[in-house]
Amino acid sequence: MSVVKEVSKMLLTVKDLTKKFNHKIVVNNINLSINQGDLVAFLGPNGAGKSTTINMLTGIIPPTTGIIKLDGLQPSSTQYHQKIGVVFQNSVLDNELTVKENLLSRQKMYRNSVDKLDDWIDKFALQSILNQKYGVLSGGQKRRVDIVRALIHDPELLFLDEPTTGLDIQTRKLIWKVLSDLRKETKLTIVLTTHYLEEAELADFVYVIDHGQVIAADTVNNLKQNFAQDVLTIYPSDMMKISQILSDYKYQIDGQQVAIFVQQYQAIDLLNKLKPVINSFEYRRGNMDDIFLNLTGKGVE
Ligand SMILES: Nc1ncnc2c1ncn2[C@@H]1O[C@H](COP(=O)(O)OP(=O)(O)OP(=O)(O)O)[C@@H](O)[C@H]1O
Repeated sequence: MSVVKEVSKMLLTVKDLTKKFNHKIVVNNINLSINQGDLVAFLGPNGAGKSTTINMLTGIIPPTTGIIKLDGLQPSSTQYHQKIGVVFQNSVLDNELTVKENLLSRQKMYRNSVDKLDDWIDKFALQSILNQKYGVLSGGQKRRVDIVRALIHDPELLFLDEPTTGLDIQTRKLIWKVLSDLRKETKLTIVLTTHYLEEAELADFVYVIDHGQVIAADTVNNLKQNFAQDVLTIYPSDMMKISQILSDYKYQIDGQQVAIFVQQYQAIDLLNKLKPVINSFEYRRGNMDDIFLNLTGKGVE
């Protein structure tokens, strides 16, 4: 029996997107193709142009040039806005209203919205703060309310602009657990900007952005393979014998240590061969930081 692989639908396409502020190019000719159901990360340092890109994709600011299409719709149309939810870096809720009042007033804006509010309140653990004014909440509490606000009309595509910056690890975990459950239950597509490498690692596809340009666009695995190799570092006791054993491997000698670019499982076999001629070793998996460093010569932060 042949297995038919489900082909993902293209949800959002962006062609030659550029934004200039007073002649300064902040987003420079960006192209994006985002499939339905994917989690896509924009990874880049401060000022790379991530928020400006999100602001254009959410229709908050117009592009200088370029085309944005979501299921054939443009950001100027009402239907486009029905299909998206946005969590901004800075909250847009009313500090003087309670959590409940804020969420109910948001819900009223969408006449056709499916009533899942109680479910969201439950999932994001908002029950105990429903009657508190939004303005007095902690950063983590506010963020959970912001996400529920963005989900209230059951969007197809959720934009998260640095959703967990400054939040504690428990809140980050809760948010990602709920969002990942949601992705499994529905075909929710998520586009997120982040500085956190471990968040970018959750993504199906990553756009690495620097100086307003996409400098790499690939899956996490491919990016790692190309720009963040796993490294076995050995400290040899007999350097002469090392080069014979390593004849089939890619390696670099740096003083008394040798860095060998080898994947985890091959490393086990190799270490067995090297055992008699080394004093010690370290093994380090390639990570998103290496990717950024190799692509730009600098770290993400
Ligand atoms: N309204 C504006 N007018 C002029 N310059 C702007 C405006 N908005 C953003 N910029 C500039 O555009 C550049 C990109 O900013 P943007 O906020 O998009 O970057 P970012 O990648 O989201 O950074 P961060 O991670 O710090 O949020 C910065 O140099 C910023 O100063």
